[in-house]
Amino acid sequence: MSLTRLNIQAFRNITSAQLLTGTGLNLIYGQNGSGKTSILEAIYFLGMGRSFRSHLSQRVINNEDDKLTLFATLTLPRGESKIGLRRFRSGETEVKIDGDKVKRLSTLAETLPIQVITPESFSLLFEGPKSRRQFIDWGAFHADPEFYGAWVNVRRILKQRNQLLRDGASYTNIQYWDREFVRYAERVTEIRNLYVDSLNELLKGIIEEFLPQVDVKVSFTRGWDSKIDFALLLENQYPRDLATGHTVSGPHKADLRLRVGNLPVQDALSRGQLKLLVCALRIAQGKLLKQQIDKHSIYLVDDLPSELDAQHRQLLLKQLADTGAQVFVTAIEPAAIVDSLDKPPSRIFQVAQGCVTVIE
Ligand SMILES: Nc1ncnc2c1ncn2[C@@H]1O[C@H](COP(=O)(O)OP(=O)(O)OP(=O)(O)O)[C@@H](O)[C@H]1O
Repeated sequence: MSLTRLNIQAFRNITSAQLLTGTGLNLIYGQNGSGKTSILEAIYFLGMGRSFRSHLSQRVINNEDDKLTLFATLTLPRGESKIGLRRFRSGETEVKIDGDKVKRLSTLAETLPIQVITPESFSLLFEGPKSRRQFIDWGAFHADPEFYGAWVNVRRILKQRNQLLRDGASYTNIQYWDREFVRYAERVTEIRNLYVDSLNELLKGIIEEFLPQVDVKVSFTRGWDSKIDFALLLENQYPRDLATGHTVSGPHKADLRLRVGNLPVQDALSRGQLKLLVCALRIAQGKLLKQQIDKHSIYLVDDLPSELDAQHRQLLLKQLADTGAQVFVTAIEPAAIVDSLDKPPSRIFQVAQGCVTVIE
């Protein structure tokens, strides 16, 4: 799958642009503040209905406009597909796939699986478990069609359960919700666990190439002690949950543990090595998606050269090319990318003050 045409209107500093994109590597270069990241962000917005930079979607609408419009033509194995998204300053979003209105944004994500690698990608390893959970759930969502429904139910019941705890409900009242909660929590956990197992198999080879001297171990923790029956645990933990006003253990506390020996990776690796590890994780996800559901991801790599030496830049670009996926890479100087490639990029775009020009 690849994006063949992208139209951007009133997105950040890009008032209007049309990009005829290549199937392989698309290089986007320009000065600081020119609008390179905004192009990646626009593709992400089209696939996810939100930004990877700001949780406030209104901020991406051009300051002079009251709505943004994104439109793309995709080439899929079954033929061409057209995706359109319009976001209004009022907060309303309209999405169309092949002319039909789409209500759920998850339909967009299914159509356009996107992987992002930015200088902020370290957050996957450093921040709390939320971003690592999102990483697992991206894969679980695409790998198993049951995942999304089970996950939505876990969130819904957890919200109700926590409200009951804050209201001081008796365990008898809570137990009614727990039966369903346990069922969906176990399903979500089972899919997540299977997903991390499959990912680990692919990840080993990629990590060996990126970080040959380092023995990184990646494991899944479900959010409660796996030796204890979850229903029983919820019952036993009721007094503690009641005291804190929320459910202390469960799938909402799941995590991905990344270690070198006994140390968390952030204490054992350099910044460049951490960046390579994040890239390895993302590349493994893309490769696994292709294996599992025969779908390519689209890779958005912002400021690829930063913090990587020439040899690792080359290795990363080779690994990205090996995925067979369409890749969008930004850099300030085009040579930083072109010099690290075996063959020229499929397309090169220059961005200056929000205007996009195709160079090759
Ligand atoms: N809503 C908006 N309306 C108009 N301009 C905006 C809006 N939001 C951000 N900008 C501007 O858009 C410009 C493009 O930013 P962007 O982050 O895409 O640049 P970049 O080329 O990736 O820069 P860098 O190399 O520094 O990362 C910035 O100058 C920013 O001030």
